[in-house]
Amino acid sequence: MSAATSSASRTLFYSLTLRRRPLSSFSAAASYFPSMRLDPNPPDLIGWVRKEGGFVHPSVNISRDEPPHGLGLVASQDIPKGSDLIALPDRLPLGFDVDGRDGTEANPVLVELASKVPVELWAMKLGLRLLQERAKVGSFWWTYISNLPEAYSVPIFFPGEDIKNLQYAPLLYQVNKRCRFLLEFEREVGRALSELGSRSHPFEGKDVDSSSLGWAMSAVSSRAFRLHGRKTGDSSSVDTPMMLPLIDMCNHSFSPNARIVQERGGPMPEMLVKVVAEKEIQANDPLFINYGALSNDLFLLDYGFVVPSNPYDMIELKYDGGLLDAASMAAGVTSPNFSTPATWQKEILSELKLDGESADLKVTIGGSDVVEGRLLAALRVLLETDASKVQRHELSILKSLSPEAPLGTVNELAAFRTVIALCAIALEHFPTKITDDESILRKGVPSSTELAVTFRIQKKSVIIDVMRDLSKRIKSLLSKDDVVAQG
Ligand SMILES: C[S@@+](CC[C@H](N)C(=O)[O-])C[C@H]1O[C@@H](n2cnc3c(N)ncnc32)[C@H](O)[C@@H]1O
Repeated sequence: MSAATSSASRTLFYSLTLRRRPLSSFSAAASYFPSMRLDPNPPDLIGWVRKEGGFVHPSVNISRDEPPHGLGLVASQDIPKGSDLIALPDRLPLGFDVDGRDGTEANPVLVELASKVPVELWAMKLGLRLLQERAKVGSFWWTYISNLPEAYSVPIFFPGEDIKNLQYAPLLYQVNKRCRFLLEFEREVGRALSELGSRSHPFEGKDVDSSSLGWAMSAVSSRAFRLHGRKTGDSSSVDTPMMLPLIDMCNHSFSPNARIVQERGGPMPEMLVKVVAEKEIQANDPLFINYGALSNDLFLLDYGFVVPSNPYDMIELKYDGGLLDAASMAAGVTSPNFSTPATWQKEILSELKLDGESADLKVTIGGSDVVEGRLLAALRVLLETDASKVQRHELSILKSLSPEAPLGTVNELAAFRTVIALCAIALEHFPTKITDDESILRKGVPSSTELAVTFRIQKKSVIIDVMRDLSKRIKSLLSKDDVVAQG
């Protein structure tokens, strides 16, 4: 097991801000003002939604909130639970497959470029469509697009120093991957545009560079929602990411007062996307929806913010027998054999995909599981010498953290103490302590540094919370009479 932070210092940092900024580029996170829009005086978005056949509750307004949330929606009067707050008919959401309002086919160059976007970077695909509409004079969606933020606080726009300031290798890897992709895709787009021939320019002759591609990808990753049931050409239906004008002004909370629903049928044969009040909403309450059970890695990468005390945040570690031995010995476990498992133990490790050809050595701590089931099962199994005792249990039981210790209290105590020692090692791999980070924040730093430092404080807090949780479990196990007997 090696702490995931260890390779941070060896990473080659890519950052879109390191590049010369061509004319068409967009502001980076270092100078990020969440309320600044593409058009400094954008047209009335609520009025446009109503004019185009959508519904906006008379007590819902756009609030010009200050950072960190940017703009949001707010209730001007009490709104009863169950009320429709916003409803968008089929024609208002912007998706990749939605062709122009004039019924034209999708631009073939755009389709070709979209086919080169890796599946996991799906936001870039819809981003191409957004850039197309952004470039189009008289676009149907112009009111919507001009109301979009002009910059995003996602780490691809951080200065290199703040990418490094994240101190967490799995995130650094993702940021680098996205930056590298955008730099390569800029060349791909350039090639496609230089070989247009008789085909029409998808961006109306305008230049597109890595920074405008990054703007579009971030606009989509931070604002698109997956809608189900949209019909494809062969009339089957798939989940499709769509940009939902006005609905995407709702900020996130894990205790939301509103939610998105989709409706079809009745007098409304077309698909309707709605936001409905999930609770009674009081006057001046902001409207919040839940973006999902996401870790802070995803909140930061896709949305450009970090949720403090996020119950879904986790730390990724690499399973490594040698380090587990060291952690276990540091925890006072005598002769652990994580690096030299017996044949029967290796078989179980293979089943857990922690050994063998199809091994996936990434394991997590934190989140609702506290310790990933595969890691917990591996520890329990490798700390037990009696194969028959282990084989009495289903793997699902060995993977689950419950008050019952499946292989006995002594085994459970050794497993928990090993995880706590691992946590201590993972904490040591961070170059700074939480107290150092807090004093950096107190000094007042640029917004990208603040985000990076807040992110790493939260990661360290996840580790500390796991240590606390397991210490409590150890206390509770020790308080049981049978430990004395076994001990
Ligand atoms: C779907 S948009 C919501 C509208 C956005 N605030 C705006 O100004 O247009 C998502 C973005 O809002 C901000 N945001 C949403 N919820 C937030 C939260 N709980 N904390 C901080 N920022 C939040 C982030 O910038 C995020 O990328």
